[in-house]
Amino acid sequence: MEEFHLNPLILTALLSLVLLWSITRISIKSSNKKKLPPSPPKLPIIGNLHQLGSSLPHCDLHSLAKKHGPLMLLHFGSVPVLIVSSAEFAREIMVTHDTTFANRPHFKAMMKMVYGCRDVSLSPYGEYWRRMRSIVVLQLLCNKRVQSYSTIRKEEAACLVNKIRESSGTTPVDLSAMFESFSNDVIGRSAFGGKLSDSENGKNFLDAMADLMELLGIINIGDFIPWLGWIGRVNGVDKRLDDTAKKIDQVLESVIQERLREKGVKDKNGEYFLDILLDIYNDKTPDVSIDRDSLKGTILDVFVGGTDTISTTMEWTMSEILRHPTVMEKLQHEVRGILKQKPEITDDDIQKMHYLKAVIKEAMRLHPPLPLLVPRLASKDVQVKGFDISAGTVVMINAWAIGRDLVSWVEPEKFMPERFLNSSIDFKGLDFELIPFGGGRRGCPGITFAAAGMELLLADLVRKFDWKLANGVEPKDFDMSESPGMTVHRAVPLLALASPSPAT
Ligand code: HEM
Repeated sequence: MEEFHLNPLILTALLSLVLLWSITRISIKSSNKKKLPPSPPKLPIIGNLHQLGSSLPHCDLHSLAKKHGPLMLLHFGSVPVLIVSSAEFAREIMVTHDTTFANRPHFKAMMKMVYGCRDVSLSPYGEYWRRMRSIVVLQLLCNKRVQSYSTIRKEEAACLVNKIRESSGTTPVDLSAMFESFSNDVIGRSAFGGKLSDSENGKNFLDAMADLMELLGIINIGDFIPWLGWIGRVNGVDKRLDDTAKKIDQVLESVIQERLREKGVKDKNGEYFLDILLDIYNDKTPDVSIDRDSLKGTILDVFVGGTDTISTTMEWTMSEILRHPTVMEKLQHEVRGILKQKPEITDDDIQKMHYLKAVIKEAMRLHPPLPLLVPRLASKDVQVKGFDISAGTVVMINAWAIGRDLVSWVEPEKFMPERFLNSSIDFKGLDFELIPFGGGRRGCPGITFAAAGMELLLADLVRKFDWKLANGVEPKDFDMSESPGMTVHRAVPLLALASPSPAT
């Protein structure tokens, strides 16, 4: 048989081709390989969930970010979760790639509680959300409307001051409980025109709201490891979700039906959130009207978004000034100097209180009520500063860590309202080192409403009373621990001694 001899030239050409093909394959492969953000090592099935062990996830994530950087990719079970811990990366999410990250993930508790996410805060980014958001921004929470509720704020602040007067002197007052009723009553009256604590129905609603806040703070394992979804049925969480959602719906339905009956007779003037929403619900114009679930979801948003957050901010602000007596003195000096003998505080007075505003900003820097804000979701694959992020990644922005970032703040652990006096930094969502209200197109629409109530109440409290920590506790020994949950309250109630100021 004739031997087969390959021409050396042809052999070299063939070998070169094979080599070129391999090199091209390798380079295509490596360009397909994604550049992911740094990740701590994870375990099979649970991913990084075991690293959130302390019950205060914002603290655990802050510690992890110190090791792995301000943009980290974690896995909660099978769900990729991007953790953002610097102002620079928060700006990337909320400005540079705002539309990509304008979606929200839909966890089981949210779907069950908030009418399948037909509200504003959880609805998917798109036309429906845009319509609902414009109702909230333009009709419920615009400046004019917020101003129109000033009597409610003043009356509720006066009511709290009276309660403190009754128990002041030697008996400590429970400011945590008082701030909770203040925010419930201001929101309740703005939403329905009456205090919820005055009726049986209202009290049921407040109880159910407390359950709802607790349930929203529980990590539901089935959201992250779908085949373990049955655990919710066994440990009773699913039943609690169903019962609470039913209770809230019953109250909202009965309030709506009563209002619809009254409206036929009295023709109310559309002053409160519910009346405004009912007018839109009754409007039969296509693309204007909203359905019943959207109406109820939006009312719920106002309560979930506005009650706990306002009372928590007040709790932390008073805690900080009680343990910093020089700040308290400086604040009282400013407020009393501006108000002198005036019987009432006006919006113009508040605008002159620069130190008061600085105190609230400083408290929100160190204690954002929602330390991880409200989660976002990547709608498509995107590159963030060279890192590849896949569609479907949940995004958590650690506002608590950002408020303590040495890159943005000098001596971040210190409570120093003075840092804001000659600074234009505000919490309106444009300065990413201070984002307790989030930012970008899904940023909080309730900032003006919240700030108006908190500023007025704080001014009233430091004007009318001199304050001390209860039970002889020294400022340096004062317990500032946090309790777990979606909104992070004080772990122990804030007790303080108030003595009426001789000047008022
Ligand atoms: C101290 C008080 C408050 C704090 C700290 C706060 C914080 C927040 C945060 C962090 C978000 C998510 C922002 C983002 O994703 O970038 C948010 C959204 C929202 N907040 Fe607030 N909030 C407060 C008061 C209020 C009030 C008083 C209302 C209504 C009366 C309200 C209604 C809403 C709504 C409807 C959204 C959803 C916006 C959307 O997804 O388009 N909030 N809030």
